[in-house]
Amino acid sequence: MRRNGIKIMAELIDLIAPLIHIMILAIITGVLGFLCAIFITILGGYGIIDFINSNSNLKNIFILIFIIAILRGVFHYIEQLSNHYIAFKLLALIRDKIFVALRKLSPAKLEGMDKGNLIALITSDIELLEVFYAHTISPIAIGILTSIIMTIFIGIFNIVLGIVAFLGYLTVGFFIPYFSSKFGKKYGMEYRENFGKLNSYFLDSLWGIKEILQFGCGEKRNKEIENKTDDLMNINKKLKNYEGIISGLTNSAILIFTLAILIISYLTAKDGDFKNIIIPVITMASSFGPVIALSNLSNNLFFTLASGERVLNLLSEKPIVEEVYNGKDLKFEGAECKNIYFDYGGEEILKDYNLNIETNKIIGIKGKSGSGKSTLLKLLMRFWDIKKGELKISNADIKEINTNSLRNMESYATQDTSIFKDTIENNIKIADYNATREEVIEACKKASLHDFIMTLPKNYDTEVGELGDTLSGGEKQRISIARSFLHKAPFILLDEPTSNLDSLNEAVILKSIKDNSENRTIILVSHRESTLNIADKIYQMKNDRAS
Ligand SMILES: Nc1ncnc2c1ncn2[C@@H]1O[C@H](COP(=O)(O)OP(=O)(O)OP(=O)(O)O)[C@@H](O)[C@H]1O
Repeated sequence: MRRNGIKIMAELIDLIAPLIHIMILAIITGVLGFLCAIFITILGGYGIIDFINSNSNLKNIFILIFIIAILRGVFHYIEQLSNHYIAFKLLALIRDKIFVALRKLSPAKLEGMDKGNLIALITSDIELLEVFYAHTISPIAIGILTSIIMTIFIGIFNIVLGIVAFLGYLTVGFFIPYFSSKFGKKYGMEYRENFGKLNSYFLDSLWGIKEILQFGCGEKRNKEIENKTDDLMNINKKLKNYEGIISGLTNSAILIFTLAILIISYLTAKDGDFKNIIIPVITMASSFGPVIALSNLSNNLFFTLASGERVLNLLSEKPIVEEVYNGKDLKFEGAECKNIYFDYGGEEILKDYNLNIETNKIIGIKGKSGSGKSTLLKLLMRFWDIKKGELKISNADIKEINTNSLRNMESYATQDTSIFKDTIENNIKIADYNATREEVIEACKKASLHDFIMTLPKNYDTEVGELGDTLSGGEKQRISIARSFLHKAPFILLDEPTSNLDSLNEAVILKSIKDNSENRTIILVSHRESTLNIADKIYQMKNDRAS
């Protein structure tokens, strides 16, 4: 969904509500800080006039400037502190929201999502929002308030000067950034998206480095990375071009308006009073600071708004499968698929499919590759919802069962297990965080994993590399099976649990599965006859689609 800049800002500002009091403090101290900076120059002007007129106020003016200079520092410090406090608190909150959103979207919506882009979003996009919260919102309020105060101050000398000053602030702080951001936003979004794509491609290349080396396509991928970097550079060039134009326009506007004040005050100063000429000019020239901050802000705003939009888009993404909180908590008493239809958005995978899953049985499922065996397990886990028909667990529609209750009664081991960068013990304990070391060991013995773990340098406390890089396919698979044993769920879904195992390990695991099948219902998806041998019943996938 595309939003305009104002809508993005409004949605991002909405998140500040709990920290509004700190935002007000940041704005007040920001305005006071700028007023101090402006009045130091104005007092300097009064000092010069005083000097020319040989008055004796110079000492008092210097003392005042000194006090204001110190106050300027204090106010600026409080403003920055408050803004950054807000920014970092909100970034933590947004990260939290993103992880909640990702959890809700997974696994169905994340299956096809570009992971590199997602990583760019979680890391750099959220980080860029710091600019928005710490350096965008309060500067806007500070710019508006300071400009109003200075318009009144200049207006006291002469109403026409006040109007000209106001138009000057409006031009530099609003018109120029507003119109330029309209052009730049498109490139901002393009930059963020291309940045995400480059991340993706890089990540993909890292993950597939073995294949790239084996098939000698390193050169080609290098070229592609170069092309993507060039694309990014070209967009950046366009953005920098805009920045240059905005900066030039801003500086010209400041000079034109200051010159206008000089001419008008010269023409209108009563009795040619030097003070009425010099002070408005000094005030005008020294008071553009807050609005220049707004103008500079529009340069970063291209990126910030684009990042904000990407973050908001993810937060508002609707999950394919809604979690159930106010449904039924049930004990597992069998499952049934009745005239089920399912597709992933294209070709039909399951068509009028029926299966009765009796309790305390091992049910084998076989069928051609791509016939929908894994899909059936995903539907039973409610990772996806069926399109038509009835999918019942314990005689209740699966959509009426609380997601937590469903996850507790099911244990699912897939062909490609995720291994976390943690100890072997903690990797297995994700199935049950409260399990004791003894229970973990017992599960590992059943999964034919214990002997292997005992050969590792720190046994169960050995760290496994990122994505389980340091483990073989068979070892990862046995970790997945150990998790299933530890989970102690009554309904176990095993998707090709032995595909990476040698016949010795396969035999040990199958025996463990059989020995532990009492009071459990197990669905065993496999191509291997030797694995399916332990099943009480074997079903052939009805719609034998060949992939
Ligand atoms: N997330 C997805 N989005 C789109 N299509 C998908 C998705 N997951 C699987 N498919 C497609 O659905 C079909 C069935 O896949 P599934 O993994 O269920 O088959 P399978 O019988 O388990 O195959 P195999 O024995 O090779 O593991 C395949 O054609 C696959 O490409």
